[in-house]
Amino acid sequence: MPFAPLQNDSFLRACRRQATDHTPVWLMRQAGRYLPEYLATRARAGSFMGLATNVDLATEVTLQPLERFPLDAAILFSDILTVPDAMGLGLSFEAGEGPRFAHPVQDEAAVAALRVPDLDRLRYVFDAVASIRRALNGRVPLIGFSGSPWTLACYMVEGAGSRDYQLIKSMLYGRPELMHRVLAVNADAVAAYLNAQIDAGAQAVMIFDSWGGVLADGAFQAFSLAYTARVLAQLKRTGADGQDVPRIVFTKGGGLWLSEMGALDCEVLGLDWTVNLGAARALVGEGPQGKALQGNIDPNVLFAPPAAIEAEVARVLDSFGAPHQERASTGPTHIFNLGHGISQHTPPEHVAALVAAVHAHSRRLRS
Ligand SMILES: Cc1c2[nH]c(c1CCC(=O)O)Cc1[nH]c(c(CCC(=O)O)c1C)Cc1[nH]c(c(CCC(=O)O)c1C)Cc1[nH]c(c(C)c1CCC(=O)O)C2
Repeated sequence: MPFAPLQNDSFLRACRRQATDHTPVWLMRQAGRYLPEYLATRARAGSFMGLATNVDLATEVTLQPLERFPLDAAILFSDILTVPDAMGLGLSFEAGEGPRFAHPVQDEAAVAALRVPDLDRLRYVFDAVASIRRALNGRVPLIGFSGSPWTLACYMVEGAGSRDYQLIKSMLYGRPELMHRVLAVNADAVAAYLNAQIDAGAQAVMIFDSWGGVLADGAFQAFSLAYTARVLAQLKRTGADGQDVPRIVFTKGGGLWLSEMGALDCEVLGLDWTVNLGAARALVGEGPQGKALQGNIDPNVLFAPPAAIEAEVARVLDSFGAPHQERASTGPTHIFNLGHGISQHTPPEHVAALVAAVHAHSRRLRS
């Protein structure tokens, strides 16, 4: 079924390093607990996974932030841990404790048993993508996403979030062949998962390497970057409506490896707040093979009053410098975002101030 034509293509244009009238903005975790309407819908669903697996409710919460703020992109409402759940690891979210797996991958037998899941078990995600595309009706593009092979492995081996990554690093250093097998299965699963989202209507895809930055130099390249590259090599280049599908890679804490990430076969690199956007642009943003850059304001800025938020937004936009403005060619572009996910304690009015400031100041930068 054909989808409605896109009314606001600023996000996709910036991904393709094409000029836009303003710097497009969206926020990691823009649908979530800081919005009272999200909490109300989650209460109706009963639980987070109840919400994520209900196509109508997942569609509803994806659109909630767009009803409040003039964001330039939507992101599928789901979670990165749906993939290991479909592998049979038994995902649950304990109230106030974060995710937990009933069957973590902690020995040789569990590693040997690991398989790319039957995509039918993730059908609810692809149905949500198609449903959200229909509900958006061309307002803004829809981003699909997955965790990186490494970040998924962190949860699969630790069995939950971790502070020191002791279990997975023990496997990495002590039984590297087991670690490589987990990452290879994850990479092929992530590629199949993202390709199915693209087929269902995702217009861009993002790989969240949230824990790449906990790795040592050398280990990052071998155990995170190499498997992100293995995913990228398998991704479809064309979406359900015949358009190219930009690929975004975000490594939290990856700033020191930026030039190596510049060699990835993707269009956009996401950056956390430790990176200077102008320096990143000089390193990986210029030239015909340059990447578009996405980021990178500290999410905690949103706890300051609106005047301070506006000043920090201007500082981040100015640090990137004047974006490419020639309609006929490509060049350095910036997509505004947070440097990591939004906090559940964020006042929604402060998000409104941030989005308005990005649009206003980025228009001034172009005049
Ligand atoms: C590491 C990671 C996870 N999930 C995700 C990542 C990568 C991004 C990042 O680094 O933040 C990705 C994610 N999770 C969620 C989205 C939805 C789309 C969006 O609006 O951005 C996305 C893109 C919903 C969610 N995923 C989760 C919630 C909160 C659950 C609830 O409603 O109680 C939401 C809205 C649960 C979740 N899911 C995860 C954790 C650690 C938790 C619990 C802790 C927390 O809430 O921050 C794993």
